[in-house]
Amino acid sequence: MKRKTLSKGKRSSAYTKRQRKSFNIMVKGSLANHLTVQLDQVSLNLPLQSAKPSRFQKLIESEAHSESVPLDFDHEADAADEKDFILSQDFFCTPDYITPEMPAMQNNLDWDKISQATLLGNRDIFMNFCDFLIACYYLRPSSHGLLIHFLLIHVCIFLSDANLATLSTNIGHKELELANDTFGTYERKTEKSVEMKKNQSYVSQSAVALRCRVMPPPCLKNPYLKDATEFDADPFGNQRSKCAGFSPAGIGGEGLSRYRTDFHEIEKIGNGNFSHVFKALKRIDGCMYAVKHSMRQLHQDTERRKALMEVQALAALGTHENIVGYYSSWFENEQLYIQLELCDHSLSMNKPPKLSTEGEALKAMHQIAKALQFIHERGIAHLDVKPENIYVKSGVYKLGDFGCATLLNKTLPIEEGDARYMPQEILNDNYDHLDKVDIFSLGAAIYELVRGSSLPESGPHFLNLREGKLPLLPSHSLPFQNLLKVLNF
Ligand SMILES: Nc1ncnc2c1ncn2[C@@H]1O[C@H](COP(=O)(O)OP(=O)(O)OP(=O)(O)O)[C@@H](O)[C@H]1O
Ligand SMILES: [Mg+2]
Repeated sequence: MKRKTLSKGKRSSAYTKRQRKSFNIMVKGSLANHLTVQLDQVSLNLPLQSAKPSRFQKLIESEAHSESVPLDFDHEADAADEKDFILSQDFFCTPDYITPEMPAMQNNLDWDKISQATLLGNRDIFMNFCDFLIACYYLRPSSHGLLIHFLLIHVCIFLSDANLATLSTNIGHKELELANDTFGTYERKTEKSVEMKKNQSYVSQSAVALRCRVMPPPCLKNPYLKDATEFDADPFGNQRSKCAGFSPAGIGGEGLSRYRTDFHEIEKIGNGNFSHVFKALKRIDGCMYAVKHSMRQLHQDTERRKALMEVQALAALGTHENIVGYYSSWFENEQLYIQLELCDHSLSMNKPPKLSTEGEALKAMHQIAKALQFIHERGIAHLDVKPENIYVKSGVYKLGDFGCATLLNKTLPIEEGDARYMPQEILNDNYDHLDKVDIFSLGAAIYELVRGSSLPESGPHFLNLREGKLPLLPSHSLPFQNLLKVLNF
């Protein structure tokens, strides 16, 4: 069903007679009576394409005659309406048996101004009207509740995206937030290009975003924190999983995108097995970041939780000069986005520069060893130390890609990294000394980088390395070679 957008001054479309009648039948009680009187004057911006009563209208009418009139839904129309309405519970993510604390009612509404505002599109007064509706919603006697829901859904249609951002903030926390319009013309262009598609849905992506803002996602326990608080005993889990889980499907994609809103993408800087990584300018602070997002959509809760382990490990660790900085993460379009410190490059074997001098190799080894000491002290093992995961920024070496990070005490699942850098014991499923695994991997990575040729994935050379039998490196000092041998125990 298409949504008509009327320009300012042309919002005078009124209800059909049938719609007015349903409202009059519907409204009961003093608050509602007051509203009825006003609704006779107020013309909301209802879509008028279909004279046929919608499922929602039928529902309202049936509510008015609830004792006697059975619901007689037209199944064809129902199917068409299915996507048109988000009914109360789903929309507000609030189970009926929970009565939220009633917000302070705003008594200073001037109804004449409201009707004028609705007709003429006066945003401020209209927003006050919305506040009033929200307050009514919280009162929630059932018939009023339905009325208010109905009105709120139309409020969503009435408002532009920018208004919705403000409205949703009003509903949730009554706090100020930058509206979408502050974000430059670039977004406007992209949003315009998807406007047509968005309009095909009666409940827009914005409405879904609004819905998810009303009830925030659950707080997850961070397993990498020693004294993690048990936040995830979530009494609203069932409701939230439907509408405001930590992966709200439908947000993002071609609709609202936190990535597009907050960042201006510069270029792609890398591909992993699971992720694309982009260099992106953060609009609000003007700094460059690496934004990594999963290649495919993570539909299952289990795969989302697994992907989240990387950010949970990074967040639990905090900052260290030799660990790639972590800033933020979020789900969008069922993909996990991670905002990271932007590094100059990684020590990938496939591209220069490698570690050209012994001094540089010692520096890299020392700095990554400091990173490993830091994470091991916090009970975490990296399990994927290799050249590709050692980054360089302004001459400083940093350990990155915590996708395999686990706990030293083996209380989390263990997924070993690249076999070329794994010691024999882990290949034999012996996970008793995961910290030593990281040290072995560091030695193997540095050895590979100074030698300048890739490590074998199997064969005699592979086995020799695991027994500490390193072929001589003629251009390097004996102490340095002995150090590498020690790392490869
Ligand atoms: N913080 C960063 N700064 C600069 N480039 C980065 C950064 N993070 C990742 N990259 C680039 O993106 C590539 C892929 O990143 P990453 O290894 O984290 O992806 P992945 O899919 O999680 O990992 P993998 O395939 O190694 O399991 C890296 O090899 C690197 O070139
Ligand atoms: Mg990697």
